Order: sequence, then C-alpha cells, then structure tokens
Amino acid sequence: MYQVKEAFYTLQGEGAQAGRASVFCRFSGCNLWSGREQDRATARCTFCDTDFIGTDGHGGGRFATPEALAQHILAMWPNEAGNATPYVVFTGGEPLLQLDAALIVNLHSLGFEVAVETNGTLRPPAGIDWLCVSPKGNNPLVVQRGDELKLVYPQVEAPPEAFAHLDFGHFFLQPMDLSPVDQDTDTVSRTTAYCLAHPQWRLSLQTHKIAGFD
Ligand SMILES: C[S@@+](CC[C@H](N)C(=O)[O-])C[C@H]1O[C@@H](n2cnc3c(N)ncnc32)[C@H](O)[C@@H]1O
Ligand SMILES: Nc1nc2[nH]cc(C(=O)O)c2c(=O)[nH]1
Ligand code: SF4
Ligand SMILES: [Mg+2]
Repeated sequence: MYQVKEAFYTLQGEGAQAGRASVFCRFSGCNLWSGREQDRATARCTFCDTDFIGTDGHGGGRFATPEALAQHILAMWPNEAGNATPYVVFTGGEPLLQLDAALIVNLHSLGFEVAVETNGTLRPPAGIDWLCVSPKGNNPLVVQRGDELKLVYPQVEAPPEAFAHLDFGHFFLQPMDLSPVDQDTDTVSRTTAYCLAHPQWRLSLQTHKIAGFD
C-alpha cells in the first residue's frame, strides 16, 4: 500500500531540471521528522518546508498496487504533450521509504522518466532516471552518487566542503527558507557569496515559491 500526501502537475521548481513540466508525487511520512511542529526542534531534520502528514492533500490517497498509483500519475500528464518525455518526481516526506522497483517498472512501461528527491539516508531501488540527493545535518549519507547534489544552505553540521568530492553531475546550494512569507535576503546573499567563491557550486532558487505556481 502506497500512502500519498498529494500529487499534482507543475513545473520542477529546483535544481538542474528547473522549469520542466512534471507530475509531483509526494509520499507521506519521513524518517527524519514526524512532521509535527511540536517535534521539529528535536527532529533529525529541523528546517523542512513541507506538510507530508496523511493522505488528505490534492490528488493524495492510498494506492494498493503499483499499477493503480502509476495510472493515477499518468492521468495527470497532459494529453497534448507534444514530444516531451513524461516526467514524474517522487518526493515527500522521504520517498525512499515507499518507492520500489515495481512502481518504477510500471512508470517506465507507460513512458515516464522517474526522478527522486531524497535526503540520502536510505538505499534507492533500481531504475531511477534522475536522482537528487539533499543531505541533512549529520545524518549518515548512504547515497554518495547521483545526478545532482542539492544542499540546503547554510547547515552548520553539513558544510558544502563535506560533499564537494562526491560523485554527482551537478552541485547546487539552495538557500534555506525558514519564513512562511518571504525568503530571507541575507540567506540568499550568503548562498550567492559561497557560489561566487566556490564555482563548483551553482545557486538553486525555489522558483515555484518566487513565481507562485504551487
Ligand atoms: C521537502 S524535501 C522532500 C524530499 C527529501 N525528504 C529531502 O529532504 O530531500 C524536498 C526538497 O526541499 C528541500 N527543502 C526542505 N526544506 C527546505 C527549506 N526550508 N528551504 C529550502 N529547501 C528546503 C529539501 O532539501 C529537498 O531538496
Ligand atoms: N514546483 C515544485 N518543485 C519542487 N522541487 C522539489 C520540490 C519538493 O518539495 O520536493 C518541489 C515542490 O514542492 N514544488
Ligand atoms: S528529510 Fe526532507 S521531508 Fe524529511 S523533514 Fe527533512 S526536508 Fe522534510
Ligand atoms: Mg517543496
């Protein structure tokens, strides 16, 4: 049984695939935080910007089989998509608690490329086409290779220098957004300054928050 908080069609807002039309499938639950505000301060990840509790969001629900969830995702991809390759991004919560090879096989058979946003603490199943790893504090990083490493910045216990040698195709710093209203401009400035001084790293802004498309 897959538990999905929400699923929706939007543009990937972050990282190297920013701007790409995508079905987002947000699984419920995370191994680094309960999702309850009263537990945030003592959680293993304390800066999360996402509600991932339950299955009550838009397009959310419980899916008994990989076929059922794959069909739910396919139904969100537009019919008139031209030559664009169908693209699904699994996120959460922590998607690697639920994503399995059977679901990936089903999506491939429907023509999808499968992307994942993970905190890197769990082993990924086979078949993922685009793997984005986003380390969290001092939690052990099990996934040390992938397509992009997207580090939320700054994190005292996870400085960029600790990851710069790993086997990733792209290295991004994404300013930590702690405000319910506006991104803190000082955090963005510090992130920009780091990228200027260390050009291995590129700036990732959360463009969906800026443009307001989800
Ligand atoms: C909500 S997480 C879900 C996927 C997975 N659990 C993870 O942490 O990568 C999706 C993306 O948002 C990033 N993120 C979470 N909270 C953020 C914040 N307050 N500011 C900026 N990025 C944030 C994460 O680092 C990750 O790249
Ligand atoms: N548009 C959009 N792009 C995103 N990229 C990563 C997101 C996530 O929450 O994993 C996200 C999200 O929530 N919305
Ligand atoms: S690991 Fe990801 S989903 Fe879990 S609390 Fe941190 S940012 Fe949120
Ligand atoms: Mg998000």
